[in-house]
Amino acid sequence: MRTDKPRDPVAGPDAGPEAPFPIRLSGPVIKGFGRGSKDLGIPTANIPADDLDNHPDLKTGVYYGVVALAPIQHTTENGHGNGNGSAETNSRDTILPAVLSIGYNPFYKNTVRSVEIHVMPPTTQPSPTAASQSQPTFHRLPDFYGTKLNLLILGYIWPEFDYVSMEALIEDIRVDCEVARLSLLREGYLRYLVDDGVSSEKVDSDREWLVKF
Ligand SMILES: Cc1cc2nc3c(=O)[nH]c(=O)nc-3n(C[C@H](O)[C@H](O)[C@H](O)COP(=O)(O)O)c2cc1C
Ligand SMILES: Nc1ncnc2c1ncn2[C@@H]1O[C@H](COP(=O)(O)OP(=O)(O)O)[C@@H](O)[C@H]1O
Ligand SMILES: [Mg+2]
Repeated sequence: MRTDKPRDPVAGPDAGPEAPFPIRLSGPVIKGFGRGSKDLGIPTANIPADDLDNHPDLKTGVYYGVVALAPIQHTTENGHGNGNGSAETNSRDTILPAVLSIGYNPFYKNTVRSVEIHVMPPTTQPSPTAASQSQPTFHRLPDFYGTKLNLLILGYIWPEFDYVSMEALIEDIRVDCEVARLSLLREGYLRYLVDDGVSSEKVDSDREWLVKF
């Protein structure tokens, strides 16, 4: 059960991700238990937990990182629409900040492990989950079930807990979003979101992997 421990504003070393991070996970967005949006007002894109087999030491808990979604393909019918019938793509390949949980959702006592990612707005926009907002809300995009999602986990925040109420769970996830955002705003992490032109080959190759579908 969660105690009233004060929260650290950031998680992980200031200089940037340390081993075992960054960790690459990817998969199509699948259906979860249908609770994220409906019960909590916090949509989470669930992906299969299969890739976790490559990381047997990764503990359950709350993490932050960056994600990219495969571009939407609009194939026009009968060659009409865009003049040549080929697939059009949008520009959804931007890298976005994310906060995620890996585990069994102790509040709901799941028996299978899930990987659930809440995609946050770009760090250049005001945070909808900031405590200063009179009515904090969680970021919502049009549904993207079935879309391939690439995730780079950059740091660990803390464990998953059971909670005395749903309100307490929601409030901690709100703070998780703020911890993730502030953690990612540090130079050693921001370079995964924005090309700073001076990063290492390793950071460049992780960014390239993120937007390759
Ligand atoms: C950042 C974050 C932190 C979470 N922390 C917890 C937690 O501590 N305990 C818990 O039971 N569930 C936690 N969850 C999971 C929520 O309970 C979960 O998103 C919800 O059950 C929705 O599941 P669904 O996608 O299967 O509908 C967390 C989710 C996120 C995105
Ligand atoms: N900000 C967001 N982060 C993650 N998923 C989002 C977001 N906005 C919309 N979605 C969509 O909401 C879907 C539903 O999430 P959720 O309510 O957790 O249902 P499920 O239990 O099926 O995962 C996600 O799969 C995704 O298509
Ligand atoms: Mg979900």
